[in-house]
Amino acid sequence: MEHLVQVAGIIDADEASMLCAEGVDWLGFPLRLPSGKDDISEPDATKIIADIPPPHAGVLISYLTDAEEVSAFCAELGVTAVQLHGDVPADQLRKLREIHPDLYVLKSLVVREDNAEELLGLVDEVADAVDMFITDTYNPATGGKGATGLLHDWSVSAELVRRSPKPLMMAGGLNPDNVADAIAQVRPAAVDAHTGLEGPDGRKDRMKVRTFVTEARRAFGELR
Ligand SMILES: O=C(O)c1ccccc1N[C@@H]1O[C@H](COP(=O)(O)O)[C@@H](O)[C@H]1O
Repeated sequence: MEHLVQVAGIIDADEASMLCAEGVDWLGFPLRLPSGKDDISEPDATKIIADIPPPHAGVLISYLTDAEEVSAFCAELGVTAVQLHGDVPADQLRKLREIHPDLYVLKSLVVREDNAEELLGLVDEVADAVDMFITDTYNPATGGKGATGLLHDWSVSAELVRRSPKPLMMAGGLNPDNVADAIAQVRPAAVDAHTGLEGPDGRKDRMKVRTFVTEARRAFGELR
């Protein structure tokens, strides 16, 4: 899985078709968020996911930590990939692999001011049980771990890319203006954005998405 572009926070079917038409590979659906305020209902997400034309694909984004629950929810939604954004114990990641071996698992690495060593340790500990890692940025003001719109220290992401035997998707504050620099500096296998692609109405802005995809593809193409 190399050089993928993901966009997270799908709101409805129109947004999903626009993202596919603009060349986004994976569409992220954050569901069962701890806030209880999902942007889309589970039945609506299930229908949209069923209608996504391959090779585009829907990805569940979740804070669930129990392997059985993750597996059952993915089956219910009809997704073949899940982004686990919470503190999932290593034994649950291994169990998920056992009970749902064909599920593609992305594990988040949420970058804070001072946790680079901890994240490098996590990569060593669970790389065998996941298919890809995804960086994100912690917001110390709100405690937010996802869709914070904040950048983090890219030297940490670059170190994680070098350390990980599995591909790494880069996320956290990416937008059309910085995605090419991020790819050149960090050399990730994939990129992902949410808030940096929204317009003032909170929906994905088609021109921002188009520029993001174009810039990402150009920068991936320039990696030697
Ligand atoms: O997209 C969301 O709403 C979301 C909710 C909860 C956890 C993760 C979420 N998405 C992830 O947020 C980052 C990127 O966000 P941004 O570009 O900084 O706004 C990425 O990992 C999304 O997959």
